[in-house]
Order: sequence, then structure tokens, then C-alpha cells
Amino acid sequence: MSFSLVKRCEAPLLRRVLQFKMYKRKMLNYNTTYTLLRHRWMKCLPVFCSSLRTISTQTHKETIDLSQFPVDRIRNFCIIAHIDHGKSTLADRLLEMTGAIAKTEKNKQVLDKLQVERERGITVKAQTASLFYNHQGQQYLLNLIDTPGHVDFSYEVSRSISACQGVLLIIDANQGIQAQTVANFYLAFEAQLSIIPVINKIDLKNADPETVESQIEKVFDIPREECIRISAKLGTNVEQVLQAVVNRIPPPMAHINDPFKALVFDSNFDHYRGVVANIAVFGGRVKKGDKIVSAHLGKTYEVNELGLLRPDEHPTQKLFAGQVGYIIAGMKDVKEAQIGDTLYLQQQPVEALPGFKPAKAMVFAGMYPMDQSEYPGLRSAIERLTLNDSSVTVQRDSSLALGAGWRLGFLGLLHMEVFNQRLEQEYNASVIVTAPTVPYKAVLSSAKLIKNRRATQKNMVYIDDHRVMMKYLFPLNEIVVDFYDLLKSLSSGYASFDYENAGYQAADLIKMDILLNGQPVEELTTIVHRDRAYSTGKAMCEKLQDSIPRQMFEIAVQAAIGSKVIARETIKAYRKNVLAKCYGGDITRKMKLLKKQAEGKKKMRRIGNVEVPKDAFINVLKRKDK
Ligand SMILES: Nc1nc2c(ncn2[C@@H]2O[C@H](COP(=O)(O)OP(=O)(O)OP(=O)(O)O)[C@@H](O)[C@H]2O)c(=O)[nH]1
Repeated sequence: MSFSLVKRCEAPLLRRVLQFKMYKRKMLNYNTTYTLLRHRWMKCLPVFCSSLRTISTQTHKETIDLSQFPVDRIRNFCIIAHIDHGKSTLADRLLEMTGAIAKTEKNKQVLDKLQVERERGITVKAQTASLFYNHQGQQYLLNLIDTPGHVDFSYEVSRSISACQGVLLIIDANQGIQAQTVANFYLAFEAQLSIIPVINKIDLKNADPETVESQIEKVFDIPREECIRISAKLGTNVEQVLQAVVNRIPPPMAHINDPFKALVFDSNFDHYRGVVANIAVFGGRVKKGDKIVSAHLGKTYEVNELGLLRPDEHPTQKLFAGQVGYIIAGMKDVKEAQIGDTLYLQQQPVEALPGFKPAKAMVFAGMYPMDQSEYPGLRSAIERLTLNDSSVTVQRDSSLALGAGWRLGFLGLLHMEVFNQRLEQEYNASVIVTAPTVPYKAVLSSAKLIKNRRATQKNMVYIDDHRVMMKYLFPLNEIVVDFYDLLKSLSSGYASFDYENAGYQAADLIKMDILLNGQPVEELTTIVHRDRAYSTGKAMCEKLQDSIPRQMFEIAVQAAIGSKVIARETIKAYRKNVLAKCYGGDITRKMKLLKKQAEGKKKMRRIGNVEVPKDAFINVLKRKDK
């Protein structure tokens, strides 16, 4: 709904109702504020509902006739690249040039809609936008998917690729080919997509497109003549990119006369409308009111709304073979629109599409509500967010100290941080996150495996005179925490890094317990490399010594491997005399202070006979091992 529409409304109260509707959209994540507003405005709504209905019908009136786009005038492509090479900036220019958004200074990375993306300046979620492009007198429908560049979000790239026939492979004219350029190239190459190499940032002083073209020829075997040199920032040669999309990317292999068949390649949960699924139509057509079936659950739904993403939702009456759009069909439960699911018409069953390979979690962490009463709310927030980020694995877990929670699996540490941040920002949920760990495979036998594994070099390829690509075999826990930062700082930002799972290897790992007065604290048990056991145990004991308040008796904080204690700190006995400043004999004042002290103690957790504040667990769990 546009502001101009609001301005055109004569009746002031009706105008306020419309403003409220817009406000409501903005306020989706601010439930409390919204509830207050809703109460105030609900009183006005019945009076004006009939006028409102007329206006909303006008607003949702179909202005785009999608039937005029036969399959041969549709192009589905995604933009892939190493982090920061300019994908979202190029997407902005393409949106502007095709009229999807206005040309203004303010349009910066418009497809990065999430707050976390804006704050961190990176894309974490693939976004779709349908563009109309006039080429040699004919209108084309171009469906663009902007993807993230960081390795932790590569699952988004692989899913996006399944809805496309081609990719724009963006390479920074200054940095040249980087790790994710290679990884993303292979994702597109293996999916047999048309690859258009685009050398970006040619406006930079140190841009060297010649060298980058040589790299592209050498590493990807793509002739240099196929590269397009652009500046996404200034818009230089971006028109050539649009022409290449039309000329070099084939239309989708989909037939309008086949039964309707669509792949759910992304979905999210709308607080009011339920599941909004992004679909790629592989055959036939679907319209509002159709009865569709989810192949995953076999359940039938009625299509309430469908349309294009331009990049905001633009409802249409139908979606046709080869098109990409969204569909809302009254799915109220997050389990109902699984990513990778196939949708078909009730009266025309089809074979389900292969779906997606599940993502392989690399880093695991426990997630617990701050307070156990927040468990149900947090569960629903996690379910809804994992619908939007299906690469996260969730298992229920519980801990003596932190209560009921979950064990979540992520593709990397940044992925974990972003998920946590999205929980806070989009669902107003605050959580305790335990220290990240990596998966281990334990072979229970009497022998102990002693060989210490370090990185082993696998191969080394010179990309050009200045760049070398090296492959190593690393233990996962060596790279997952701070390896990336260290590599960046040692190489002054020049080195880039990508990794994939190479399977399990034997290693000299031991289980280390933390004891409080001889009682093991289950939540602090960790698996460490034998060489690091002493330093890690000592650091944890010191942290606990700082975090646990002195009590009436002495507390021994110990790190132990089996029965052998490897580190120890002592917390001296002490009783805080809350009555120390209480002169005279006012008994009510003394009682009040003692009651307050007792209440404070309730916030403590009891491990054996030791009272441990909840913060102490969090502090120790948040430690960064070196
Ligand atoms: N000088 C110059 N800077 C550019 C150009 N294109 C993008 N940038 C800048 O490069 C930075 C990264 O651009 P983005 O478009 O966010 O890159 P991205 O590849 O989408 O980043 P991720 O999605 O996080 O991987 C921003 O500061 C842009 O302003 C260009 O053509 N010239």
C-alpha cells in the first residue's frame, strides 16, 4: 500500500486506518507495541471495513499479466561471488535499471532486508526479485536471486542454484579469484548452469581486470572474451550484464501444459499469514483458490495468495511454468512448508522433485532460555527461524544448571552468531548460548589413540604470479574458532579461506571434567586435545574462581582428567555480613536485609553444596580457548 493511496483517501479516519495497516507491517517484530496499537485501532476498524475492502481490492488488483511471458522469455539466475565482491550492489543497479526500485542515493543493498544484514554489512539470506526487461522490443521476465558470499551461508547458494539456469559470477577487479569464488563456481558448474563471469569494481584505482581475466581463463577455463567488466557502484556496463542474461542464459525447461509442479526453495513464517513459501514453478500453472498438496506431508491446502517478489510481494492471479514467486496457502505450522518440498494440484498428482541435500552442521552449541518460563516462546521462535534457515539442525537437550534447551548445529561460527542475533532481533528472544564445539566420533575401546594430528598439506596450485591456492587437512576444531581471524590478520587481509568436511580422523582427545568441591559439573565438561588440557583447565578454573562468590566454606575448583586433577583454584570461605552497616537494633530492617540475601541465593544453582550464580556458567561457557 503506497503513501499516495493514503493521501488520496478523503475520510481522515479511514486514512488513519490505512496508516495503521502500514504501521502494522513495520511493527511485525515489535509485538508489544503492536498489541497496544491494535487495541486502540480495533475500535475504528469495523466502521470502516467496507471502504477498506474496496481499497484493498484495488491495491491488490493484478497489474501484471504473467501469461504474456512464455517460458522462452523467462530467465532465472543468481548472483554468486566471494564475500564483498559486490553482489548486492550489482543487484541494486539491476533493480534500478529495470524500474523495480527508484534510482536514489538511498538504495544501497536493498535486497539485504534483515536487520542483521544491515548491521553487519553482509548478506546472510538469499533474496529473490523479479524484473521486467525490454530487450530488442520484447519484454523479458528476469528472476534474480542475490546470494550470500560467506562460506557459512553456502547452503543458501546451493539452494538458490536449484531454481536457476544461470549465474553471474562476480569477481572483484582488485582482489581477483578468492576461495568462495572457486567454491561457488563449482556449485554452478556441477549444476550445469550457464556461468557469466563479471569483473566488478573496475572504477577502483588498483583494479586489474586484465590479470583477473587471466585468472578466470586459467582456473575456470572460461575464455576472457566472455568476461564483462563493470562497476556496479557507478553502473558502468551494467546494461551489458542484462543483455548477457537474456542472450547467454537458457530459459527454464518447463512446460505450461504439464501438470502443476513447484519446488519450495525458501520459506519464512509470517506472524499473521503463516508460511510464505518461495517457489520455482517447474510445470503447469497455479492460481488463487486452487487446491494444492504438499508432497512432503500429503496435506491439501487452498491457495490464498500468490505472486511475484519485486522484491516486495506483488500479488498476481496466477503463476506459470518457469516462473519464480511466492505462495501462501494457509500453512499455519512451520513443519508444513519444508524447504525442498514439492507442491502439486490435488487432482493432478506428480512425482516429487529430488529436493535438497541436507546441510551438514559443523559447529554445535547449546541454546537455553534465560528463564525456563520462556521455554515455549523460545521453542516457537527457533522453529520459525529454522524454517527460514533450514541449514540449522535442532535437537532437544537439557542441562542440570541451565534447564531444558536445545543443541543446535550450524555451518560455522558466524552462522551461529547471526542465528542468535536474528533470534533476538526478529523474535525478541534472549538466550544463553554455550561454547561452540565440533562433532567427535568416539570409539569405545580400551586402547587410547595417541597420534597427534596437525594440518597436512594436500596440494598447492599457483593461480597467477602472486596468488597460490593451498589445500590442507585440518582437525575441525583447529579452524572453527579463531582460525579465520588469525589468517586474515597474519596475511593483512589478503588470504581467504574455505573448508569442507573431510570425514573423521583419529586424534588424541580427552574428556576434561570441572569439579566443585569434588562434584563434577556436567555442563562444563569439555573435550580437549591432550596438549591443550592443562591451559584450558587452568583458564576455566580461574574464570570460575572469579565468578563464584565466596561462601561459608572453602570451595575447591578443579579441572580433572579421569581421576587426575590437572588444575586447581580455591575460593576462600566467607560470609557476606549484610547486617554490617546496620547499627542499632531495628529488627525489621535486619529482617529485610536477610530476606533480600536469601532471595539473591535463590538465583543461584546448587552444585553439591556449592551455590553457583547462573552468570558463572555463562561466563565460563563463553570463554575463548587459545
Ligand atoms: N568502488 C567500488 N565499490 C563497490 C563496487 N561494487 C560494490 N562495491 C562496494 O563493495 C562493498 C561490498 O559490496 P556488496 O554489494 O555488499 O558485496 P556482496 O558481495 O553483496 O557482499 P556479501 O553479500 O556480504 O558477500 C560495499 O562497500 C560496496 O559499496 C564497485 O563497482 N566499485
